[in-house]
Amino acid sequence: MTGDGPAETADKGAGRVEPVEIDIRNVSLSFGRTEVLKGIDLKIEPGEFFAFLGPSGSGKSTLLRAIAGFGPTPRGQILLGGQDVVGTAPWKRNVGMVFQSYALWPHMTVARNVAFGLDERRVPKAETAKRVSAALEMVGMSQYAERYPSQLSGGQQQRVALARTIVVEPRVLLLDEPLSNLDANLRVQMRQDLLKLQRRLGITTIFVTHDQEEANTICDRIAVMADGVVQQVGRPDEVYDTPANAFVAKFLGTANVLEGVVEQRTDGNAFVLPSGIAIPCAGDARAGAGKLVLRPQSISFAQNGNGSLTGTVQSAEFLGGMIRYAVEVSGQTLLVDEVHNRGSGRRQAGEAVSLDVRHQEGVLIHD
Ligand SMILES: Nc1ncnc2c1ncn2[C@@H]1O[C@H](COP(=O)(O)OP(=O)(O)OP(=O)(O)O)[C@@H](O)[C@H]1O
Repeated sequence: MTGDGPAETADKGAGRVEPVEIDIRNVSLSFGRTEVLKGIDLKIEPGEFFAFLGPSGSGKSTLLRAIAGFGPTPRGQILLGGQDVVGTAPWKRNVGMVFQSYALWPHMTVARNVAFGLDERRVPKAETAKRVSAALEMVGMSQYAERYPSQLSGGQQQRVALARTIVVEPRVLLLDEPLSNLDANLRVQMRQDLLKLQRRLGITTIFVTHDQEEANTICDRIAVMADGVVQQVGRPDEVYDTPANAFVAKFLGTANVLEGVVEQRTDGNAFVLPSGIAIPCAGDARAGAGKLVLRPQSISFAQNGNGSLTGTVQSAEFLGGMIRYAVEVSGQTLLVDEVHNRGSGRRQAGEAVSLDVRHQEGVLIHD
């Protein structure tokens, strides 16, 4: 750990701001002829820690930058606290943005870097000193105030970048992959520190990431994006448990997406695989072609060979606490997780197996 983490003590200036709502209405944006944001509608609640989650090129950064006022002017409306900021210059929006690259001034000390925005706003010296010291305390960097950026680790530099952003008390905090330059252990530590800081400031925050674990662990809600379109919005567990489509199911964790047909039967609905094997399915499923999403942990090996599916082990992957098997079931490959116990043997490729499906955990989708 390279810093002391955000302080838990009383505020001395870089305090809570009145949280505002971010309301994105039908926002579209093109680079030349390529439309990279396609009619985005999103409402982010005051004080919420929200993530834009999606693969590279899905439009996350472009949307974040549009909120900050960078890049081409989008079509649609972006309301911050009820006020449409589209067309307003970035420096008049009062939003704070932290980038993947910390972009600190190399010739200035940490304290001068943090004071920079206040100097620009001609804040009196005594107040600047008080606010800089409060901001550095919040990110656990007080003792590094007189160092230069080159004398700090990546994690420490990122804390300074955060202090520099929050010191001007922005209305919203926009974080563009702020942890991606840090090593794995530090990322895990920093995300908890970031969460504490966000809660303490109470500031509406958007966090852009392609890392689902990062979004799931710290954000209240996530918007999963692909191809410039919001695919689904919800709490991380909600989106994981009830993905709206196959893309979301596969992007959040590992998923089996089976092709088949939903049939309405007298004893309830069934999802029928091409082989004719039927898996009961919950809910008011629409009849016709569909897909069934099953997580690998919703399938298990039947002990006495009388499970609802039979198949053949293709391969096994050791994941530490789990072994993930690929099992061929009537022409489709199913991933099945089994808890790994020390000393327990491993199923071999070619072995015939019988599977139980916790079908109530399956989710039917029609895309
Ligand atoms: N200045 C630009 N000029 C032209 N195309 C651009 C520009 N900036 C981004 N794009 C394109 O817009 C699309 C969305 O890019 P964006 O950076 O928003 O994606 P992202 O989801 O944030 O991806 P990443 O995680 O890689 O940053 C991509 O296809 C990208 O190539």
